[in-house]
Amino acid sequence: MELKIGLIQMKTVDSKEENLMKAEKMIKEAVGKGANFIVLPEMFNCPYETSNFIHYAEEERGRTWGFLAKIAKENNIYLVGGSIPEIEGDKTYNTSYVFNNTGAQIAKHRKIHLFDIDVVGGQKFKESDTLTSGNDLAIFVTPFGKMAVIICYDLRFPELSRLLVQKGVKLIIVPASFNMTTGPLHWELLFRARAVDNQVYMIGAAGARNYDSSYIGYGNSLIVDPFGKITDKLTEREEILVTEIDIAQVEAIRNQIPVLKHLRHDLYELIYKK
Ligand SMILES: NC(=O)CCC(=O)C(=O)O
Repeated sequence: MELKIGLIQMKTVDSKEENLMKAEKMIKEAVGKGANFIVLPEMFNCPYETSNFIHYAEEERGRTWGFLAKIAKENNIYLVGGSIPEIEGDKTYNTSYVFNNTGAQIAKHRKIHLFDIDVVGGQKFKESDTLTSGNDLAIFVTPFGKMAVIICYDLRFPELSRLLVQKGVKLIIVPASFNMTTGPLHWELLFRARAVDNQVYMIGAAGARNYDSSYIGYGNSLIVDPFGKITDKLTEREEILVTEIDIAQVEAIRNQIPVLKHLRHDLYELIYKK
């Protein structure tokens, strides 16, 4: 089966129901263009603001989870549900759920690295004010190949992507929301670096830029191939991207430049401690 990815670069507003309706409309548009694997952005049902997370948070199998499962089944698609605030007990997480085309959940990622930054004269944000970090890898198998999800700031940690690749992942999906301080300088650089380091496809699904929001997202959803080339990219506006991906390119590039075989495990090692 061919992998036809659809990225949904949507604008998030201060109404969960409106966000779900918008997501559904844009997903249907992507399905109409042949997408069979769709990715939503980080915090797609909730404006990206620390004080919102607790109010929008849901337990697993809640309103948004059910909505995503139903859409995946009805449209016969694989669906990476961006991320949403998830509550369990007294803790809230930034969580991505992944569904297969029967609507069954096949993976779940709780953002491992919380986005706490304070750039002089630029972006400040402190997810840890209201969120707790996750501790697990989210690897899943599809008819298209082995994939994984990480969330936004997780992209900055090369060890995490390398760990996923050591476990056989060929495509890393990143629901994200970079900002106007770091986005212009780091967004493409980080995606291309992870792709080249690991010879994997890197998929970034961002929210559309919203100048009315307290956190102004960078947009620019993109696809980077295992050679490090940006093959597809959106602007900052609300739009979708649908494109075919040839996952066999991963092996082709690895055979031509076999860096992963040239690792000196006798000198250094990356260890997963779980
Ligand atoms: N939502 C996030 O994790 C933002 C990450 C980001 O903008 C960065 O520069 O890193």
